[in-house]
Amino acid sequence: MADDVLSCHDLYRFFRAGDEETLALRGVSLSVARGEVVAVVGPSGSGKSTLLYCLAGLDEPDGGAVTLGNERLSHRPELERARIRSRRLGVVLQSGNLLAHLTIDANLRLVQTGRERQLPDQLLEQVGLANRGSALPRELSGGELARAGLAVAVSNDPDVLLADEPTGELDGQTEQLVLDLIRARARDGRGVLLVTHSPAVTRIADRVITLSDGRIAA
Ligand SMILES: Nc1ncnc2c1ncn2[C@@H]1O[C@H](COP(=O)(O)OP(=O)(O)OP(=O)(O)O)[C@@H](O)[C@H]1O
Repeated sequence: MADDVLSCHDLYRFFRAGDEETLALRGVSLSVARGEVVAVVGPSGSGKSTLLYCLAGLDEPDGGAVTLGNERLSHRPELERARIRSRRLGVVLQSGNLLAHLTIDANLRLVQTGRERQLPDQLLEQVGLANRGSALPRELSGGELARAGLAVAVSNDPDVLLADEPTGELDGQTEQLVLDLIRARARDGRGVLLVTHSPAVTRIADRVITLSDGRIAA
């Protein structure tokens, strides 16, 4: 559809480890429209992270295609994918998206290549981390790190926000702050796709997609 900011068609992803072959994605098609929050849920091992990595251009599907707006992301050299990602995508991974030797402010400035820049101070205030810009990632708690990661992911005002368990380590109040920020992205006409096990996160979604054994469950 014209209003889709992110879509994928018939995604397949195989992994081979020794004699063992895993079909992690078996023909997944989905789309996220402007203004929409989509949550992807499913049991452990159902393919959620594999899907997120393919949608983010951090992994290449073995079959099918990923499209961002009118631009194909998949089946391109890694450098081109990185360029498209920096323009159009914000990604929050469980493994973190901050460089360890840079302060939070420097991490924010590093990724700010877009025209619609927000000041690091404003971004940090939105995620409840005012005055922590001069801290190094190792000086933040797990919950603070998750919020700093979100600030970095949205700092370029991307069309699409992709997040793996965005509220994984947060207490109730901070979780609400993060969920409000995520909803606000959609209200501003961006698209959001979240991978989660949390009922609090699925409650803010407009649509919930369940993965089962690499497929979208009916
Ligand atoms: N790099 C890899 N090499 C081999 N197998 C992999 C690799 N990455 C994922 N897999 C396998 O692909 C399947 C899907 O894994 P994935 O991490 O996408 O599941 P998930 O739904 O995100 O699980 P969880 O909720 O536990 O994070 C699993 O069987 C997993 O073991």
